[in-house]
Amino acid sequence: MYIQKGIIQKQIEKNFIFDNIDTVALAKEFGTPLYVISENIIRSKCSQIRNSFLNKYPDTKAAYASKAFLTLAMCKIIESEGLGLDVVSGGELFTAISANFPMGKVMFHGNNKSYEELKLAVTNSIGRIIVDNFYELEVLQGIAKEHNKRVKILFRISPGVPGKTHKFISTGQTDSKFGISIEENSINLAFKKVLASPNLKLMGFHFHIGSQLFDNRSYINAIEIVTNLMKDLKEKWQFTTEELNIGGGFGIGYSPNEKTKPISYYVDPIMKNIENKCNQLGLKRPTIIIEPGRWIVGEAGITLYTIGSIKEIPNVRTYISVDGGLPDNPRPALYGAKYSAVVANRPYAEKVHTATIAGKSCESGDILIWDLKMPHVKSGDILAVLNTGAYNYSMASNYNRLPKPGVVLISNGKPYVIVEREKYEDLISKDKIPNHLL
Ligand SMILES: Cc1ncc(COP(=O)(O)O)c(C=O)c1O
Ligand SMILES: N[C@@H](CCCC[NH3+])C(=O)O
Repeated sequence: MYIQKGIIQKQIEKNFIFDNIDTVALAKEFGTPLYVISENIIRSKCSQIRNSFLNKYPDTKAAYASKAFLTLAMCKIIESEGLGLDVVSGGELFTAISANFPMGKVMFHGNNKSYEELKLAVTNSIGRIIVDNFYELEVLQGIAKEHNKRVKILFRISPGVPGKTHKFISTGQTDSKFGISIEENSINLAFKKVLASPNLKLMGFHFHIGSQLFDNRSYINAIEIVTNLMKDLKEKWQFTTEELNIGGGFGIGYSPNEKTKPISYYVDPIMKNIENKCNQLGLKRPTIIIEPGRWIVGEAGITLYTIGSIKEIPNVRTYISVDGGLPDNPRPALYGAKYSAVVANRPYAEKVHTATIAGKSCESGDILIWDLKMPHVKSGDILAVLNTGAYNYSMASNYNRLPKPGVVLISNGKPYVIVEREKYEDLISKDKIPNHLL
């Protein structure tokens, strides 16, 4: 989401308007830092998934990868849009259960699910468990037996296809902690084990190549490999793959020169290749599942900050510090992620210099944006960092004992608090002082 001069010029002459709301008024009413999420943008993304994927191709499913951004309200939006939910922890699962999300539409991922997490999933009759490894297979069989259930599972496999993305968010390569290796011995062992697990029903496979992918080639390479595997397994074990989950990872534009691609850019060639390969190999085309996170929610969010100190080092750099930073958005520090921003109380002021937006935590690496073209700003101005909807709130920490910002959902032009801002009291609410220190 980028502001363009000319569009709704009248409204935006003064302040930056996000989803029909004056962001400066939001900052005043709810304080900063503040996550702002547009229900409208999330719903429009879900509708694009319906139109360009679910309604276009029969026998397909889509689940939202909730690790990108999850709250009770988000569960309700996703449920009403008809999508499923992908969770990766007991905490995400508990959120879905608490929101009464239809459990049959929940898929559980993770490379080291605990006994308790798996039990929570089994006793709540979760739709699918994506089994990542042999240890999990054994634990899950035990739990399913204990509860007298037959649990539907997919095997997560690592297809040996690296994602063209930051090293930390590439997952499809052979050297990965995720998934069962695709080499023959591992797959054979997995089949032997699952066939000896009467309480588990293998439905098919899952792979996830990586996140923030702009190239559809890696999906196609993985499909080539996985359909060949499906053929081998059909011959060797008479196994029919009913479901193939090709993960998420569809990229979004974070800066004006990086455009978000439509969902069709990914799913059209993916579907074409799967259909062709299945025809070629004499296989039934399985149900195809996608699970995007960032693509649904990334552009739906902005973060509002108040500018505080401004430090000019002549001939070196100007640091403009804001009242949040690494604890509410660790992505620039973790992945070198690049964001863009706008001065919300003067969005069209002429950009006259270059400055660096620094966070307030006690780390030199806490820089939200390096070398941003800026108008002159003063302390008290409001800065809106754009496209922060994915992996910001969900990755936030209390580093330096900074309370986490609240989340405001914009719905039909009105703001609703969906997560309250933390207070100092929240920070010490779990602390205990042993008697000898009192
Ligand atoms: C298994 C799995 N599915 C889906 C996703 C969602 O990724 P993204 O938000 O890039 O769509 C991830 C995260 O990378 C993942 O690990
Ligand atoms: N947390 C990552 C993406 C998710 C990776 C999960 N496999 C990011 O902020 O880009």
